[in-house]
Amino acid sequence: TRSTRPQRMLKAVQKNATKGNPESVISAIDYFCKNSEWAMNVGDEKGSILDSVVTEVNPSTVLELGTYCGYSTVRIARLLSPGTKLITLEFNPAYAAVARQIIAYAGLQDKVTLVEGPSSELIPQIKERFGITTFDFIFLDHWKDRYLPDIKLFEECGLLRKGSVLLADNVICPGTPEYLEYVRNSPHYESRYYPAHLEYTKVEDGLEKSVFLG
Ligand SMILES: O=C(NC/C=C/[C@H]1O[C@@H](Sc2ccncc2)[C@H](O)[C@@H]1O)c1cc([N+](=O)[O-])cc(O)c1O
Ligand SMILES: [Mg+2]
Repeated sequence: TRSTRPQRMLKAVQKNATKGNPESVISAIDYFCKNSEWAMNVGDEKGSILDSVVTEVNPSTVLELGTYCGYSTVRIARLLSPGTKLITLEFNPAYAAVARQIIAYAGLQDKVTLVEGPSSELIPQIKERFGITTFDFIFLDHWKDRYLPDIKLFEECGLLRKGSVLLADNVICPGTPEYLEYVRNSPHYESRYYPAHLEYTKVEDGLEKSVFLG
């Protein structure tokens, strides 16, 4: 049967990237998406903004919602201080299987814990399963209608502290209007929009950075 797009993306990484070199894995995926098949990775333009926010926060505890093929997982993990790990949640087992191989190809498997399942179920389990008290940095890139319920879940589960940074992809395209309205109007967040474009296109999109104020 025909391969899937994630499987073809993995093949492109294995063919064009250097094992253990995260930069080459990122470049190989971006090249594949620009020249072969578009895919919903955060991409190079928004990825550079992600890099700058991660570098600025220099987090000790990191959560990613929506692993997909692991592109942003690799972008984030390559910037983490030694000994720091990130947890990434993925619902689709086929995507998770490809992501594990791409993360391993980049040599970052020891910095990543990929957990399969829906964020709605996994978020309440995090404290107990992973010994985390609060997250310094959270990247939201999963189902767009889950951004708002999941940020409320973070609050309810006590997973945020004064200064926790949430960075959300696709706040314009496909769009997360309810989430944007919430973080921009809540007295508990200081929010800022980073304009960019939808990965590998000229369509407007951007990232919303929201700092929890307690
Ligand atoms: O739909 C998009 N992203 C949804 C991503 C969803 C990812 O997260 C889990 S769902 C999940 C994971 C964890 N917990 C609950 C659910 C899916 O299996 C997928 O791996 C999207 C779409 C476009 N686009 O242009 O159409 C552009 C983008 O940048 C996007 O991110
Ligand atoms: Mg996205």
